[in-house]
Amino acid sequence: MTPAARTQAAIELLDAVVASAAAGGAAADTLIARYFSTRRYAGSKDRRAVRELVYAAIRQAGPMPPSGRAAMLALADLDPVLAESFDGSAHGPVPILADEPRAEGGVAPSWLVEALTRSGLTEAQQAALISRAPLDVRVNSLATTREAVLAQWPEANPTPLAPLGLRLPNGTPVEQSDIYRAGLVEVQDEGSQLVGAALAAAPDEWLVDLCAGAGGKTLQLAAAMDNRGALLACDVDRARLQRLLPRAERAGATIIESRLLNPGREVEMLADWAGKADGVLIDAPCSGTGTWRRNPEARWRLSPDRLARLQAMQAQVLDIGAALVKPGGRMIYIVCSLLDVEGTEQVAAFRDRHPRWSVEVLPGAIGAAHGHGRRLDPASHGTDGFFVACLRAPC
Ligand SMILES: C[S@@+](CC[C@H](N)C(=O)[O-])C[C@H]1O[C@@H](n2cnc3c(N)ncnc32)[C@H](O)[C@@H]1O
Repeated sequence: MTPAARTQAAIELLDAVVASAAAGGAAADTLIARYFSTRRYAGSKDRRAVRELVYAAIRQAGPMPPSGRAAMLALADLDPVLAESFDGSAHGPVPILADEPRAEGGVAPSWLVEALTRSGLTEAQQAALISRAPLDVRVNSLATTREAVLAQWPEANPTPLAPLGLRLPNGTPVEQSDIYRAGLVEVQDEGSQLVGAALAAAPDEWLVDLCAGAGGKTLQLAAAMDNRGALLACDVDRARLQRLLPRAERAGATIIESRLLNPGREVEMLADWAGKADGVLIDAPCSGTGTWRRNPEARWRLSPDRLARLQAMQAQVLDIGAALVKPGGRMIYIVCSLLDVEGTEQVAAFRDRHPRWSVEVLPGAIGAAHGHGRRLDPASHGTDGFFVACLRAPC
């Protein structure tokens, strides 16, 4: 593909990304994969170059751009070589016209920037939310040690904060490696490893991962429990929960029971666990402001209404989880968001509803103290952004 054809492909893809974000459709990664599945003429260098252009344009546009072309024009304003590729050639975009609309820059739509600022994030911390994320894996301690994997994987380096983390060069095809196939590692951001460890899961405990999804943190808990005890993984999303089982098999995690919950009937479907769990992990559904590095177009998908719906779901899962915890047991509340309305304010509201519960101080290894918990952010810790808090049930 010529440089002009790559630019045109990026414009078409950006149009699809914008339409999909507006309609709540597929993510940019999926759209890019679909686009190239029908364009065999594009080689791996072309795909990589187009992908880079698409993501650079998404990062550059704070609010949702009016079109793919407007997004690419904003990028071309910063890059004269890219601007030259608007050359009107057969497969390229038409030349740039005077006064064509450009995508607006910035970190996010203004209402979100205001919410991030109210949540105590500096401009530098906000800007880092749309930087590029590293590629981290967690070593599966059921199968091996970090040292052993390091010896097999010369490109890997230990992550600075998480004791079982390894950082790999971006683009490393982890899932095609023998190390991954043998269940020695799982892809998991260093921050996710740190907040998952906040439950301090130990062998022979009874633990619940209430919002398990595809089980990223469930597998971490099973490893920390050394496959001893009981671990219940729940979710309301069948497709996500189904992905847990093959992952558990590959990792050799044998203590996991998965349970699909019907929304609205969670309490009755969990009646056999009521008041029995030593600990409950609530990795709540959230806006994902802390993971924009990986899904930068997610900031165009969020609206004040959607944020309000997520907050209601967070309060609901906290109350469902609380009913499972035994007297004196613990509950860890996690969101991959840096908005206080989803983090510390959610914990404060829980305390108002459950005044006999207390907030416990988490160990200093997890980010910085923030409100009722601790917070990790890309600028300060090099991880995805998370808020985590520990709640203790009355005895
Ligand atoms: C942040 S994701 C979980 C990610 C997962 N823990 C991991 O580490 O990969 C939040 C999950 O909460 C689930 N969820 C939403 N409402 C729920 C409910 N009422 N009960 C249980 N799970 C729920 C969503 O389906 C979603 O999979």
